[in-house]
Amino acid sequence: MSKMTVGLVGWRGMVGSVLMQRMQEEQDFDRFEAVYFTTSQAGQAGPDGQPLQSAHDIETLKKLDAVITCQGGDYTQDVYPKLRQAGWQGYWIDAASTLRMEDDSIIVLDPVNRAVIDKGLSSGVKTFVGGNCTVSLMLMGLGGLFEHKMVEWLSSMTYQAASGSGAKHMRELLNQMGDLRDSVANELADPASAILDIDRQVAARMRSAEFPTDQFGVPLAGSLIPYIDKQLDNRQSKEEWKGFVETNKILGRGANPIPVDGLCVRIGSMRCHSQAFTIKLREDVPLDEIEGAIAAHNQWVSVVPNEREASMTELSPTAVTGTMNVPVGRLRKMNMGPQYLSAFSVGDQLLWGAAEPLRRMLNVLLER
Ligand SMILES: NC(=O)C1=CN([C@@H]2O[C@H](COP(=O)(O)OP(=O)(O)OC[C@H]3O[C@@H](n4cnc5c(N)ncnc54)[C@H](OP(=O)(O)O)[C@@H]3O)[C@@H](O)[C@H]2O)C=CC1
Ligand SMILES: N[C@@H](CC(=O)OP(=O)(O)O)C(=O)O
Repeated sequence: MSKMTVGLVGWRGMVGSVLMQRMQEEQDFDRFEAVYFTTSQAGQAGPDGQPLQSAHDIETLKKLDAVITCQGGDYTQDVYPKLRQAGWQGYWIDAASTLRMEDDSIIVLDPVNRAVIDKGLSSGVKTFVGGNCTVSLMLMGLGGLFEHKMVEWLSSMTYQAASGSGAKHMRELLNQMGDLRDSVANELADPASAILDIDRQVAARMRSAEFPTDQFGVPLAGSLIPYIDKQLDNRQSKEEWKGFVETNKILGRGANPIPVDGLCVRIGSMRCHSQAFTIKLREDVPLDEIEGAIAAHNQWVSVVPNEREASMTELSPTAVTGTMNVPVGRLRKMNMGPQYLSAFSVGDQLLWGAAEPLRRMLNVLLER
């Protein structure tokens, strides 16, 4: 059987680079013919030495069996309708949110919703979109609770990394950190200096017009940003809105959605999103059963004992960054009653939060 021809768009961006790295690690490139595209460097040599194709050239795109794009929502909005209108019947796999809530698309997270994906493929669905990073990471961590129908409702309070805003934002976070340190370097070097003087100078620096905030608009280092993405009419942020609609679409809940809500907050971590959950269980399930269900759901999730030392060392962005692991900890019944469960999870938002579900979706197609 001839190999599928797959167009790669957005492969040199931040998400695209993580995708490329994972595809190389898993030898995915042996299984299909890759064609590399660009929106800005057509004709230059691509990673395979061949000239890069224009990502806006519909005639070239039309020859592909599948497109996998990490180029962003503007690109999808521009090219996807033109390609479909031109009669293209291939598979479109996308990191951008643009098509996620369309009726003819599926949000892909196969360890959680492989059955939804398979049903969609059988019925002719051709558009597959990676979920919002916070949602995908929540479901990778707590998939076992949903699988066992334990969840009545869930509230997630997030601690989201700078990478969710993009590469320039990660740089700005580091520049802000360095700027603050530099602003009190002399005082820090002097053990006799007064900490409240240092604190006053740091606060003044953060509030000054010279502090680098071009990307975030406000300081993140030494602070936080309690709002992510656009403001909606109901006063939810768009990131918070995604929590409910995307979770239920991934789970295929249709007319019977599980309430999911919370506040999304940006903090100064690099590429790991963390989330603190309050979960109302449908029944008073014993904690060991809950832990068993979480741990058995997939090979990447693990339960961290709800102990100080283990939580500090195993349940942090520092421990998880750059790995596929999704640890879940701080599991305990809350004072509100035995049906109320707390949990905390951490995950790399560029891996399970962005690139990995796309890579795996391509493999689902390649295995058919
Ligand atoms: N950041 C995230 O956490 C997530 C992002 N996404 C989606 O993925 C999209 C892409 O995000 P992200 O990867 O962060 O975007 P990037 O800004 O890193 O890359 C996007 C594109 O910018 C172009 N580009 C221009 N200059 C450079 C350069 N110096 N180095 C690399 N690329 C360059 C490349 O296109 P070209 O080669 O054509 O010039 C590249 O594909 C987002 O818009 C979003 O829709 C989804 C989930 C999470
Ligand atoms: N909004 C996410 C990143 C992201 O790209 O999300 P989405 O794929 O839903 O647009 C964050 O800021 O952390």
